Amino acid sequence: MRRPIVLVPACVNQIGAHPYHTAQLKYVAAVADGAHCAPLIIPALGAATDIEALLAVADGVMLTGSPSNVHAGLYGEALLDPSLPLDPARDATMLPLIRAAIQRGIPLLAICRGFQEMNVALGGTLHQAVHDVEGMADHREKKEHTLERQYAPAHRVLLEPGGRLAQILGGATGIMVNSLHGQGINRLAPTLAVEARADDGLVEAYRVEDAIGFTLAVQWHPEWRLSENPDSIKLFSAFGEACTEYQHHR
Ligand SMILES: N[C@@H](CCC(=O)NCCCC(=O)O)C(=O)O
Repeated sequence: MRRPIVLVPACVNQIGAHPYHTAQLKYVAAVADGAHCAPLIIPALGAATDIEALLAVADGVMLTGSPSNVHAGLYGEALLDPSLPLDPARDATMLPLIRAAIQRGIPLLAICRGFQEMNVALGGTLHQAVHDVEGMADHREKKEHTLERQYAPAHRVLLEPGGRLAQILGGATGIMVNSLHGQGINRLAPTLAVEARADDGLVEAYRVEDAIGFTLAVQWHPEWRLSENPDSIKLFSAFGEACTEYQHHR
């Protein structure tokens, strides 16, 4: 039996004189080693994407983090800081693909930017600068720190009792997570249910309520040093099992 195929979005990044489609190694490796699936990187072709062709081979979708932000125009706001990176090609590719994947019941795991873009795809909005919102903590990493420190556990999240995530994590009530984001959920999309919150109230994890398939989105980075974190291993294993299940019953 072949491994389940998991789509992983590419970002558009300028390298030297040319734009490239890129996917960060740690996400691709987490699909292979944590979920035991076959990662398939999909280009950010925007409106030229053949969503049906991609979903016809997909047993899962994993939405990655990225330094780029979802364009605020997609949730009806003006850009507060136009100097921050954007990726309109990824937005145009992934927002429709997310909606189509959920409709088909294809298992979906979303991380950081992916968590934010899924909320926008389903009608939610974002805080463009969480740290500037009254009462909210600063969820950004310190750029001057080593990567090791940037991705180290930074704050606690409290899990929704009886939720999908709490269940995957063996009934845990709270876990420590890393934190590397300037944006965050403002208004949660109507079809989403909160799975975890930070102490300042920011939504840190959600699922699609009444989804046919597995859906889980987290604001933190479980793909970082996956094999050293028992919570991340459980999360990726649960996603991989859902992809295997989908593959068997597709
Ligand atoms: N740009 C958004 C999303 C943040 C995000 O995904 N950061 C991860 C970047 C590096 C990585 O992939 O590990 C925001 O700032 O909120």
